[in-house]
Amino acid sequence: STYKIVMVRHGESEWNQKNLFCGWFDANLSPKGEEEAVSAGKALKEAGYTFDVAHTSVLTRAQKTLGAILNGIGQADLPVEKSWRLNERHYGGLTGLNKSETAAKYGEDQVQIWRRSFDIPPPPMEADHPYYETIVKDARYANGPSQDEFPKFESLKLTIQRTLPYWNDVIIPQLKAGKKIIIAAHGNSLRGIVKHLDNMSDEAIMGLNLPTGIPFVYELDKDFKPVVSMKFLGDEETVRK
Ligand SMILES: O=C1c2ccccc2C(=O)c2c1cc(NS(=O)(=O)c1ccccc1O)c(O)c2O
Repeated sequence: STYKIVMVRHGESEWNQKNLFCGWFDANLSPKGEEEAVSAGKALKEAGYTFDVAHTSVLTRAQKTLGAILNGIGQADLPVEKSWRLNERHYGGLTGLNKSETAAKYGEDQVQIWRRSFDIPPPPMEADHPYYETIVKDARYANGPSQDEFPKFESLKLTIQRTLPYWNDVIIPQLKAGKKIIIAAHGNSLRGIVKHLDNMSDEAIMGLNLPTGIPFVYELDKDFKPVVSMKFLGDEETVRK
């Protein structure tokens, strides 16, 4: 193939563990998530991968996953580019809620509507939200989005719409320049890239839940069309589950 690119969803976070909507809250990796990141590095080392540049979000859980991987393959000094465009979907006012709190506050029917929808957003994160200040005022957003573009919520559609410009304007030119790239990001931002590459329907991408901490490879032809889609790396046991 003309191009190869590796992508990986960050390991389990402390909020995933507690089944809380995390989104743009900067949760850390859980111990299990740390282990997943280390084994992702081992899998890439086993397969003999090295990179010229890495891309990740501005969120710690993805950055730490990437760090563990780069350490694992002996490339701790690799240049890393960080962007809010690779962030997880912003769950708005649901940020920090668990399953029962969400159902109690909005009702099971509304939860089922949200679960199944591509373009219906969650309620906005208003200024009185417990995590509003922590997130909106965080210095990690100094390079964007601007305060007036700062999302208060995102549907999956909106998430994909702000991730794809990064793929088209940053990743593609680097692939064209012959760079070997790894992207460590989040379930929904990676969904946006995968949906675009494999030209998947809205329903199909909503049915795709990428596993945490298992790297996957896309091999692309000269027109960036996949000749190999989502080839997972790792020992049989890990990949099989
Ligand atoms: O409520 C939502 C939801 C609301 C607004 C936008 C997107 C989603 C969404 O994507 C979603 C939801 C619930 C569940 N399952 S759950 O109802 O068991 C659930 C609720 C709350 C926290 C974690 C849980 O696992 C999912 O698996 C989802 O993918």
